[in-house]
Amino acid sequence: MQLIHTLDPLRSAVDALRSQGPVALVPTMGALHEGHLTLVREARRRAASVVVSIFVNPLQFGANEDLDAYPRQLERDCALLEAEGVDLVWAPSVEVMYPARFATNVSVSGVSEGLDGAARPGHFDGVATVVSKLFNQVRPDLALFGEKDWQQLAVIRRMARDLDLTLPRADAIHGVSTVREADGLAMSSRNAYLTPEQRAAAVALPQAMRAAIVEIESGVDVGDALAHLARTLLASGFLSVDYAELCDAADLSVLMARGPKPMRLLVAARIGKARLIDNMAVMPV
Ligand SMILES: Nc1ncnc2c1ncn2[C@@H]1O[C@H](COP(=O)(O)OP(=O)(O)OP(=O)(O)O)[C@@H](O)[C@H]1O
Ligand SMILES: CC(C)(CO)[C@@H](O)C(=O)[O-]
Ligand code: BAL
Repeated sequence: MQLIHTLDPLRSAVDALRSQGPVALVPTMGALHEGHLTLVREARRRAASVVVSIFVNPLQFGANEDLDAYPRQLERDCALLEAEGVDLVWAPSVEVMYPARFATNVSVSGVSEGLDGAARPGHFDGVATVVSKLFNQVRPDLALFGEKDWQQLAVIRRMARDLDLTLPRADAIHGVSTVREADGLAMSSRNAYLTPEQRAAAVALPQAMRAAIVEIESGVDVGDALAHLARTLLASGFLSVDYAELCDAADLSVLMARGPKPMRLLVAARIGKARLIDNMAVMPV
């Protein structure tokens, strides 16, 4: 496995991989867990070579967010990726990704505006900018992202279509189902911020979401079900609920009632030092 930090060696190494068949890219911010490794395994099934990027992207963190605290453990991450048969790890520095006088911003309107877009102003511009750079740097045949970040996946799909990013395959932007801990909590690098007590309390998030989905699917008023969900989280040790919304699964517009199209329940809530997000499918009427 090659570990590469600068652009020219990256381009030669990826050209060599490309000559052996399709190349898959798995973009990450490191601090890898089973969720990331599941993306890597899926990438190996779908392509001849796998490139994993590890870059904690300052552009997608707000001024008061956890950029400095975000876990960085490149050596451990590389050992995990080597064991998974990854071909190349692309780990640029901030200076390589954003050289002096960098001045371009990729902004996707509509799908990026509500939910995390509203709670984290500028976040999805940062994600869209770095992901478009990663696509241009690696020029993969396909790229894999987790459904845990459902809105991010929708933003990246929109961006790839709108900018004619030349990812050649039909499955070019491939979403992978959320990988969960045994008790149902979605795996996330930020779970590491939780104390054992907070970690135990955090299971209320997927549990309360499932309960809300049962209510919505059995005809309870959506507003009432979401208010019940928020009250349950606050009573279980969560400090605040940034949002809890029933949305159209594709364009993420907020829904007041269950409808005939695929829907998603999306929640972001704070516990201890962590802000956790999760989303689940809701059966159409
Ligand atoms: N539990 C999970 N299941 C499936 N995919 C996941 C999971 N967690 C993260 N991913 C995906 O891995 C990729 C890299 O995510 P990232 O490095 O931000 O990890 P993370 O655990 O989501 O971290 P964070 O705590 O910042 O949310 C993204 O496409 C993300 O959706
Ligand atoms: C896609 C991504 C790697 C861009 O920095 C990040 O948002 C993430 O890890 O989900
Ligand atoms: N997994 C999404 C990256 C972020 O929260 O910044």
